[in-house]
Amino acid sequence: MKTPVRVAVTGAAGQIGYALLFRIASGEMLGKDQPVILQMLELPMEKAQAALKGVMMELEDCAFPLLAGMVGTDDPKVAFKDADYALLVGAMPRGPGMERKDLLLKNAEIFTVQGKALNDVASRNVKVLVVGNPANTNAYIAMKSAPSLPAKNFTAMLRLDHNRALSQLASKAGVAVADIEKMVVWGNHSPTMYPDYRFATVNGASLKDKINDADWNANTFIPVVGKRGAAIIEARGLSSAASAANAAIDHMRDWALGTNGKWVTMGVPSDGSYGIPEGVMYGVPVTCANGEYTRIEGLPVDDFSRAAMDKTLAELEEERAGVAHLLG
Ligand SMILES: NC(=O)C1=CN([C@@H]2O[C@H](COP(=O)(O)OP(=O)(O)OC[C@H]3O[C@@H](n4cnc5c(N)ncnc54)[C@H](O)[C@@H]3O)[C@@H](O)[C@H]2O)C=CC1
Ligand SMILES: O=C([O-])CC(=O)C(=O)O
Repeated sequence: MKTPVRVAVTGAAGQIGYALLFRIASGEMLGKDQPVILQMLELPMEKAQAALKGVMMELEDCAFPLLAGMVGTDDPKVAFKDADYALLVGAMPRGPGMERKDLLLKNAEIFTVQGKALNDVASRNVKVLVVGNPANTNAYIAMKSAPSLPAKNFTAMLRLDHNRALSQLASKAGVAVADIEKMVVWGNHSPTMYPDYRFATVNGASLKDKINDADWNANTFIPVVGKRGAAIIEARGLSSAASAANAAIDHMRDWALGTNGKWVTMGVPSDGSYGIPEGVMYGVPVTCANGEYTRIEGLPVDDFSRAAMDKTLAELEEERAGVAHLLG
């Protein structure tokens, strides 16, 4: 049996937490031979702590063989202590009358505190995934608040967008999702993201050639993927939770266990390639092996793509400017 690893999850009593924790404890994220200790963070409010207690009771009742321990807390330094993996799901949701800017500032406070706590107490190899919105900028804030951890350890979740794009493409082209390779989503997890299937293949043949419909790409595919989150809220009255949890599992599993050469999308601090300034937390194609991600470099960028990639970059730069004064 392997030594247990510590997995911190924030917002553990929320919707995504409820769809996520049981799958982590059953081995779907890190493998069926990897015991885990769950370290769950919730707000100090009585209601949140009571709900967390209930979730922990249910985890107990599953008698998961891989669940080697549990901690429930309202203290980030307890939740992140020696954490090998940290899934930052908890965030302030947008309330009535709240502007995007207000949301950004409220969350900046949360992710500054959590970034500092990770910096102080987490494993030096901790792999951090930020799910809570605005995910890219929250990940950027956490990274900047944790100067003694490597910047590459901080990532933002674009995987739900990646998976949404795969399903839309599979349905349009009449192919199996599993047969599509080399799909990319560039930029911010927001409606400005740019899902890009120029390089995608199905059983080795070009998917773009097979679909051959530039109008569908620009006027259906890109907006449908970009606005899918809003469409789910409209339909369910609540934002995506099971699919978001599923994407978080995919992201962490691939990062930890590798992709066997398959491209996946991760929001990672830019290395300056593709004209994206260094440090910006931007969705790019990567492969993963041996617990590390490697960018796919050198892809051609045509005029349409340049404009789309710059648009989502401009939004990220605006978000970054909006929180710069908090980061010292
Ligand atoms: N990146 C992505 O693709 C996606 C991101 N999201 C985002 O994920 C976040 C969570 O979504 P849900 O679980 O549906 O929300 P939720 O409101 O059901 O749960 C969030 C939980 O986080 C807790 N929380 C809030 N601030 C916290 C803090 N500072 N420390 C610890 N816990 C805290 C709350 O008490 C609540 O239980 C939201 O920001 C949502 O917009 C949702 C879907 C996809
Ligand atoms: O749109 C939202 O608020 C939730 C989200 O991030 C998504 O479903 O992509």
